[in-house]
Amino acid sequence: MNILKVDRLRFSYGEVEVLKGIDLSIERNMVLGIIGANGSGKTTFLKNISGYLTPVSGTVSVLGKNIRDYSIKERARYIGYVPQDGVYDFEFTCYDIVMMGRMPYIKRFQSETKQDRDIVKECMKATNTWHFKERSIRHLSGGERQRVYIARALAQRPKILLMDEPVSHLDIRYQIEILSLVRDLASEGLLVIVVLHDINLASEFCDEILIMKEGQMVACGSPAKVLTRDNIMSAFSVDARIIESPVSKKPYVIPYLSIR
Ligand SMILES: Nc1ncnc2c1ncn2[C@@H]1O[C@H](COP(=O)(O)OP(=O)(O)OP(=O)(O)O)[C@@H](O)[C@H]1O
Repeated sequence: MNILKVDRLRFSYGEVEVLKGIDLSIERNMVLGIIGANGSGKTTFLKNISGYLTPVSGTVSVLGKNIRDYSIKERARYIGYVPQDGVYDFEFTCYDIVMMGRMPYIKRFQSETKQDRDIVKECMKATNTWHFKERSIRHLSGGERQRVYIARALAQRPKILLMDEPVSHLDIRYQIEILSLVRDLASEGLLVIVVLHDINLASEFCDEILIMKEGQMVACGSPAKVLTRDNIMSAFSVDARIIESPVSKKPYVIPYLSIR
């Protein structure tokens, strides 16, 4: 059975069509990277998969059932979402933020159990945020906050984890640490869909890459298959040379810079 199936998905903000008929079937757990130019529709696509936005036409199915037929609580048990960094007005501690990830499992008028507390601790340790547990989310750097939000999504114990540019605020060590964690999660049985701006990080860490352009899919497949000069030109209007990374043997994209 497909873990995720997207069928002729179309979405518009008002009159402006942003997703123009996307098809995607995923049958195994993996890390799927989404790359594409600014405004190509990557975030909008993730929000349609999560059920936050409703398509104009077409469907998104998770484990054989239309996402719209799940209750909000059920959806949160299947899909975790790590948003782009935003503005935080509330004085929640990091521990409370991660505990929010357990809400889909806590019954009304009940408080969290030892199991919930154990899962929160485990997820905070995995993302190296446990030492922030008493700190306010507002008093963290963008990268530290991002790791707390990843911990919250993991605490949902989802089947699909959607991540929107999760490493854009992180220094290189944490980029590698978080993407390595993401790889481990995928091999332990999670489908991770991650929007990345860094094509070479996508090449390094993703099993497959989906390239978007103007609300459509340019290509989808292994990094070796889709990271071609033609596809990079088509999606980003940039010429590039593709070499093999001497370390990982994955494609390494070097954009041509016009040097004056
Ligand atoms: N809430 C909104 N209302 C109207 N238009 C929107 C809204 N959100 C996004 N858009 C528009 O939809 C298009 C796709 O936006 P989206 O954020 O999905 O692109 P993206 O590929 O994630 O971009 P980026 O790489 O810059 O994050 C853009 O033209 C954007 O201006």
